[in-house]
Amino acid sequence: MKEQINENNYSAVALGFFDGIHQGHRAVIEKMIKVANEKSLTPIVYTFRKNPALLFGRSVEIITPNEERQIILKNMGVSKVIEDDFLTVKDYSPREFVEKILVEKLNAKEVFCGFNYHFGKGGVADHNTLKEICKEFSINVTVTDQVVVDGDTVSSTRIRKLIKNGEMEEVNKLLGHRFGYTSVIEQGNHIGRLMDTPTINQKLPENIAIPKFGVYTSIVTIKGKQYAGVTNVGVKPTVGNYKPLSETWLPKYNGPDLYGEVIDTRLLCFQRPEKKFDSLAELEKTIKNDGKNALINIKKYIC
Ligand SMILES: Cc1cc2nc3c(=O)[nH]c(=O)nc-3n(C[C@H](O)[C@H](O)[C@H](O)COP(=O)(O)O)c2cc1C
Ligand SMILES: Nc1ncnc2c1ncn2[C@@H]1O[C@H](COP(=O)(O)OP(=O)(O)O)[C@@H](O)[C@H]1O
Repeated sequence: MKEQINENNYSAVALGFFDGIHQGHRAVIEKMIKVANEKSLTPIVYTFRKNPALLFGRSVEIITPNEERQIILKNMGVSKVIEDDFLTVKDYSPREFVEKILVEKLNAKEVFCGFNYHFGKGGVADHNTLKEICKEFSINVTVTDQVVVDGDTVSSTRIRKLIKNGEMEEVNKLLGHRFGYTSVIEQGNHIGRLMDTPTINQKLPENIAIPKFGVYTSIVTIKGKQYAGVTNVGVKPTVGNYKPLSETWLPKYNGPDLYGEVIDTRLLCFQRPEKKFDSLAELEKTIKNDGKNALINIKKYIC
């Protein structure tokens, strides 16, 4: 039986992997939502669970884990985010993709993609072919031009490089929202509280693009409340070798322990590289100073 996801209504569909939901992605998706609202169509994003590039032997780190991608898209006004398995469409010809996915599965009337969208087996077809085939099914295709910021096209690849360089202000500018992660607070070695700087330990999401190791001014949301934070992303060489993790001290928090809470950490700007200290006393002094700097920096980001 054919799968039909949107049988009671026609849809407007944005096509792409949309890692990061950066400004370029937003331009495509916002157009889609506007037209969907004007024409009473269901606004749908059709995407994949895993980045198709992975199947072509490239290791691609993630900017936005799927759960966060879902939340951002829903908040933008998308009704359905379809995360298909790329393997199901990988070998479709361009015509099969249009027929099986856009027509039969999604009941599309309006389709939206970016200037560099490719589809069909081996990525043979571009937006011109998409327009031609869709025309036969009375589907209108809108192609969005590249969005340029600071002289270059905004792309997930550019943003991943900036994350690796710790250039968080530029990352957040190109994203149009703040880079970060939501995860549960885990137990560490309990050294933090001995130094009077207890730290929230969070695993980084699997496969995420890991920011340059070092200290960042951050905003942390715990049970709906925001706190100024100072976050070290790295392997804390002073106390031992670990998998990269995120550790945040909240200089203004002195409530109960937060182990087990799921919290959200957003990185705002880079303060200094991570380093190995000769003593815990030196580390403590530096972390306290990092906290002071973070409280000064944060004034730029909150009104
Ligand atoms: C703001 C901040 C800066 C940090 N900078 C470093 C650093 O430069 N080098 C390092 O080895 N560890 C650094 N750390 C990690 C500390 O080593 C770690 O928080 C401490 O060992 C306590 O960890 P635990 O209580 O989770 O075991 C930093 C932590 C924070 C919160
Ligand atoms: N101001 C604060 N900033 C960060 N965590 C705090 C703060 N006050 C209390 N905590 C709590 O202390 C815990 C961290 O203490 P710490 O000694 O660093 O232990 P761990 O090694 O398990 O991270 C955090 O999980 C959190 O629940």
